[in-house]
Amino acid sequence: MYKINEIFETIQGEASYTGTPSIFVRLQGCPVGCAWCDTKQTWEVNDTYLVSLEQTVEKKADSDLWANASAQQIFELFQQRSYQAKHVVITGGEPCMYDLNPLCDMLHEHGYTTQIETSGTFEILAPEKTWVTVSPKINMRGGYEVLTSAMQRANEIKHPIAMNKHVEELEALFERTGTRPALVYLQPISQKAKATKLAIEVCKAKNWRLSVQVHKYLGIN
Ligand SMILES: C[S@@+](CC[C@H](N)C(=O)[O-])C[C@H]1O[C@@H](n2cnc3c(N)ncnc32)[C@H](O)[C@@H]1O
Ligand SMILES: Nc1nc2[nH]cc(C(=O)O)c2c(=O)[nH]1
Ligand code: SF4
Ligand SMILES: [Mg+2]
Repeated sequence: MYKINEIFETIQGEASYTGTPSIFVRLQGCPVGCAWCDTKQTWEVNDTYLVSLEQTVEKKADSDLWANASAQQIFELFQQRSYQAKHVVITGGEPCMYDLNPLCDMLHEHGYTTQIETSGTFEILAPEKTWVTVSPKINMRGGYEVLTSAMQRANEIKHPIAMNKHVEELEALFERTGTRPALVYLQPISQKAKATKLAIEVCKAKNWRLSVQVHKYLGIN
């Protein structure tokens, strides 16, 4: 069973798949605690907020209501909702708290491509063909070995930044883990003008890429 915070269809707004029609499956629970996290409603798994699956999909506003669902029930929901997108983004919360193999395998069998958004603080349990976006949470829980294997597995790195310190931390992480990912995205934290300016400058200097959370500029989910 997966704990579902919400399921909705939209346009992927971040990194390589930006612009791709996507079904988002947002899982409940994250112990990492990033101060600037934009999905704090997913942090706690509180039994008093357990509801039916129908009540968690297509929420009008962020909430910490969640529901249990199997891989099969998630797929059936896609059909009930007549979703057209063929790309599924599994995010959270921290999706790698769950074994994502059953969900991704089932989606692949039905012709979907899959992507996971993870902090690299838990072992990644997903098929080889799943696109893995690692947004490494430096100095957070999980430990060095887990983070190193996440960095090695990553198809792209997406790093939220607001200060030069965040860029230095990312460079230090590449050194420490012996990884040099080909696709590195800097994502300005909360669309702040200063953070965006910094990200643009650093991307130019290092030949990295900019990811600007397009959905937030558009006012969509
Ligand atoms: C909400 S997280 C969920 C997945 C996973 N826990 C993770 O951190 O990758 C999805 C993405 O949003 C990024 N993010 C969260 N809050 C943000 C903010 N205020 N500004 C920019 N990016 C943010 C995260 O770093 C991550 O890349
Ligand atoms: N449109 C859209 N794109 C996204 N890319 C990553 C998201 C996330 O919250 O993980 C996200 C999201 O919440 N909405
Ligand atoms: S790891 Fe992801 S979901 Fe968890 S607090 Fe950090 S940004 Fe938010
Ligand atoms: Mg988001």
